[in-house]
Amino acid sequence: MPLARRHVPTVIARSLASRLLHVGLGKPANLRYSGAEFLAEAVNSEQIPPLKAEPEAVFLGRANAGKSTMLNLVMGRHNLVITSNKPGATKSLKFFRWQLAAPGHARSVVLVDAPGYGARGRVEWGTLVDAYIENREQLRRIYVCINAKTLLNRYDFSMLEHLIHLAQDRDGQWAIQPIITKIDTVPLAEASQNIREIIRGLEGLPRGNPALLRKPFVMGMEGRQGAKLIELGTIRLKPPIPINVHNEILSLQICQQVLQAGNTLVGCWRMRVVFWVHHDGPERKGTIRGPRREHCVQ
Ligand SMILES: Nc1nc2c(ncn2[C@@H]2O[C@H](COP(=O)(O)OP(=O)(O)OP(=O)(O)O)[C@@H](O)[C@H]2O)c(=O)[nH]1
Ligand SMILES: [Mg+2]
Repeated sequence: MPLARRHVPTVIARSLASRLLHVGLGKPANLRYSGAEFLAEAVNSEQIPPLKAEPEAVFLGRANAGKSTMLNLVMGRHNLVITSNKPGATKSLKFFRWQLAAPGHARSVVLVDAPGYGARGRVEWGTLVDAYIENREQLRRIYVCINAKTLLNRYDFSMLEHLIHLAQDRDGQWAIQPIITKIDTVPLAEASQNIREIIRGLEGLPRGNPALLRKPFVMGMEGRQGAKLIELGTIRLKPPIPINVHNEILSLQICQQVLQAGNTLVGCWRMRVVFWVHHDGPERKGTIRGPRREHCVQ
């Protein structure tokens, strides 16, 4: 049976969802997603817009890793961000505002799509992304998308090494979160093996730097129209994968259920983006509980 067809009873998913929305974020989920808009584009470093007001998160990854798709998914839009099956589709930095409203307060973040690196990348794209990361004061999170099928390769590894190196001078300004993408493109029998292999690869990175969050998110999607997260929670992964990864998979499966439940709830994943982006910064140094908070379902 295809991965996407496997379902966990909605009732279980909802009760877990409501638990994580209470426990994970300390608030009932009377939140609503209120919009996403394109703000600006930069093809070179001079064009990077200042946009000082809101915190930012950028999506990096090899060309075709699924960065733009992730952005659409997070913002709840099918085609606000242009995607393509041809590597090298995104050729500039693209800035989007994504808003979340809750009674009493509204939060917004700027999410940034970036051109891909690796064999299909270009030197000028690298220069642009470097200029952005090195000078962006409001940057709070760097998501690094790793294709589940092609695994962590030398380009991913050296990008992560580079980011960890940069993070040393940033005093906790931003954190690096790996995301394993396109898990649905890997045959079921190989999914857990690939996840484990990527995690093993991540373990080879320099240790001792808290900027790297070592527990990757795992995601996949189904259907051209759907662009929704597949339900990995019911897959029997063999051999058993580490519990932390399982938690992530489960939380993504819950996320989809929450999204399906309507506009009164937003997905755990989306909330985490906002939550981290707002609380992950030098201003909160010392009060952050660390990567545990990354995982809504414990
Ligand atoms: N099956 C499947 N396809 C995906 C997934 N994520 C992205 N894709 C497809 O992969 C292709 C590349 O996705 P993009 O989001 O454009 O990738 P990107 O990393 O932004 O690529 P560049 O802009 O070229 O660097 C598109 O055809 C997407 O529909 C996924 O989780 N599962
Ligand atoms: Mg893209």
